Amino acid sequence: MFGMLSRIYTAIAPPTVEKSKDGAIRFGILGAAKIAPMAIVVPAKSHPEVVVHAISARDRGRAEEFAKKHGIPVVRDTYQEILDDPDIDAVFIPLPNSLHYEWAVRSVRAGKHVLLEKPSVDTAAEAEILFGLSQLASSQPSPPIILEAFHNRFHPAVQKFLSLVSPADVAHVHTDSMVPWWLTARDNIEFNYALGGGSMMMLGTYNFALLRMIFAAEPAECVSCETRGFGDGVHDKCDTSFRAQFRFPNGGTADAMSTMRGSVWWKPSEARVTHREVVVPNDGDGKADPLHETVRTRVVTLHGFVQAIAWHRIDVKDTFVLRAKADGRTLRTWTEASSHKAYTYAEAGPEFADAAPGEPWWMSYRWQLEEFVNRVKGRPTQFWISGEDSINQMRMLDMAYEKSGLGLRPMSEFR
Ligand SMILES: NC(=O)C1=CN([C@@H]2O[C@H](COP(=O)(O)OP(=O)(O)OC[C@H]3O[C@@H](n4cnc5c(N)ncnc54)[C@H](OP(=O)(O)O)[C@@H]3O)[C@@H](O)[C@H]2O)C=CC1
Ligand SMILES: O=C1OC[C@@H](O)[C@H](O)[C@H]1O
Repeated sequence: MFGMLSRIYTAIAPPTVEKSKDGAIRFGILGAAKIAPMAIVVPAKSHPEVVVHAISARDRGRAEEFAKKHGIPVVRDTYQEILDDPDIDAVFIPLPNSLHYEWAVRSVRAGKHVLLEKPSVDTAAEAEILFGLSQLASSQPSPPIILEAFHNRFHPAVQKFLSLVSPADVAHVHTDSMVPWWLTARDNIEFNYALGGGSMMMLGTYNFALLRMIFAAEPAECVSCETRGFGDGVHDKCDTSFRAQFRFPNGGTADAMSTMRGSVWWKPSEARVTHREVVVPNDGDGKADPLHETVRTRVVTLHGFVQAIAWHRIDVKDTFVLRAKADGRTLRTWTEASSHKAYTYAEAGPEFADAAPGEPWWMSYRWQLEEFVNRVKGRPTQFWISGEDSINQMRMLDMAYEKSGLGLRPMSEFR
């Protein structure tokens, strides 16, 4: 318990490091959003190559207040002024989802690197345009870097979990995530259709991304999608919770459920992967055994796939059956169970030796920033989310919204 509290405390109030004199990337933030401190301001404190240089908000007073509280030296009157500022190298975009497209396109056109909040945009059609912008092409002299800020995908716990999964053999996956009701007011951007709201957009997108990584494939079909809303005649196109089922190309199935109006206590998100039976080498002396075979069914569960820093656990349960090849008779069954945690890549295991050393108190946002900076600096990255990945992610969201009957989120009119 003390370890957990100390880790969370240091994550929120990390040691501040000295900044690189000439090599630091100067960030501007578009909007004094609630997520901005956790996603960029705090992680930047412990990164020697990141400086949060400027902020703008629709209301200057709000931006000034934010700047004062977080020690940001420059306040601009508009988002565009941040893009026009030659002192800014990169922008963080924590705007409502419906504004991601416009401001990401404007930022890329202005030559800025972009850390773009999830979901990247409102629809797959927007994602195709954004990530296909000619300015991003690798043939350009120094194309800007753009990353959908799927922070949890950079955390060692998620990567460790994936290393225990065999995508081709996945038979079924269950995922759930929740936010307690007292964290989300009815008039928040989460439930505003015009602003790209909905529980699948805001929270379910984590479940969907994990499913895509677990199967290492795109879903073939959204089989069903049931949603719930306030039912007040105002927020009717926004889901407050959902349950969707998908079918993947290997024949495996998956369900995803989230609620943004959950019970009072936080329940860590959960992903439970059930594999098909696979033949494994026989137990014992390793000699070939013509008469028997051993099969294994593996269930891997990750508790805490959204916010692994707070707490997570990876459970592996292998059920083995030794049977006679001649008639399939079961001769023996046994199980082996283990639990793992990975707050750093060193803890995740030797297969992650090339990943950044990091610190156990690094939040997923800090792991994400590490790789973002590596990309901007032209250094190799261990983990990344390509534009194509973000497009496919939006296709999955579109698929589910269409199946639900709520329809796609609105397209931006910006061109
Ligand atoms: N990575 C994560 O863990 C999380 C990510 N998110 C994502 O971050 C983004 C922002 O979420 P969150 O911080 O919760 O939201 P907020 O409502 O706190 O912030 C949104 C910001 O958008 C600006 N804005 C511009 N136009 C509008 C408008 N028409 N209506 C409302 N706001 C407007 C506001 O900036 P201004 O200051 O200029 O008024 C506001 O600060 C979303 O894309 C969301 O999915 C959200 C929570 C967690
Ligand atoms: O990214 C997110 O994670 C946690 C939720 O509270 C939030 O609304 C969502 O956007």
